[in-house]
Amino acid sequence: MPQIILLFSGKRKSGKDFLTTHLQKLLGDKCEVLKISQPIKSHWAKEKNLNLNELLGDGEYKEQYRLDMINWSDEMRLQDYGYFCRIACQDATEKPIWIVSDIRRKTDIRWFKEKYGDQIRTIRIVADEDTRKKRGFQFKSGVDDVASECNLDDYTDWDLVIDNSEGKQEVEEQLSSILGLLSGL
Ligand SMILES: Nc1ncnc2c1ncn2[C@@H]1O[C@H](COP(=O)(O)OP(=O)(O)OP(=O)(O)O)[C@@H](O)[C@H]1O
Repeated sequence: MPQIILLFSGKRKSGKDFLTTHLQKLLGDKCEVLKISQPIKSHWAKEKNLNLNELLGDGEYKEQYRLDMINWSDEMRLQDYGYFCRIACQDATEKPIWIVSDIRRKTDIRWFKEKYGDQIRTIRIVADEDTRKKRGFQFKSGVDDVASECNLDDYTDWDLVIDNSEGKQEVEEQLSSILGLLSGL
């Protein structure tokens, strides 16, 4: 059972993978990175004979399949909102800190709260649109205007908001604010 679970959310190309990878390097053996999208991508890779590592990476490959994966996973969530959260946690190893790098829905937060209560900390990564575009964002209808991208836009109860726009915070500063959420550990 982890002592603290950091739930990261942010829009496409806001820097979720970037920051959680840096954090993982800093925390080393004390942490485990979980991705809610992992079981979705595993299923998709098996079903369609695709390269799972490419699907999990931050390259262009996954973008070709994003829409289909969103639609399939939404159908699964309708039947059971915790379905993918549960699998991601089942597959995780015993570490004091879990980093969940891709929270996308209020129901994801709800599931973690119901299961782990006070152990969770929520972090929203934001970046302005120009920055996101420079980092590869291109608006896509059916992807950027649906729940998987927008459901947490009006959520305000974050423990920490990090501005990852170009020219704002240095990564060291961002990481130290995240470490502040781990005090008492
Ligand atoms: N602070 C930063 N400085 C420099 N490059 C950054 C920074 N943040 C993110 N990037 C780069 O921007 C790109 C997009 O970031 P990243 O893949 O982390 O976004 P994401 O939120 O995980 O996106 P997606 O939702 O598409 O998976 C990556 O190439 C990443 O290396």
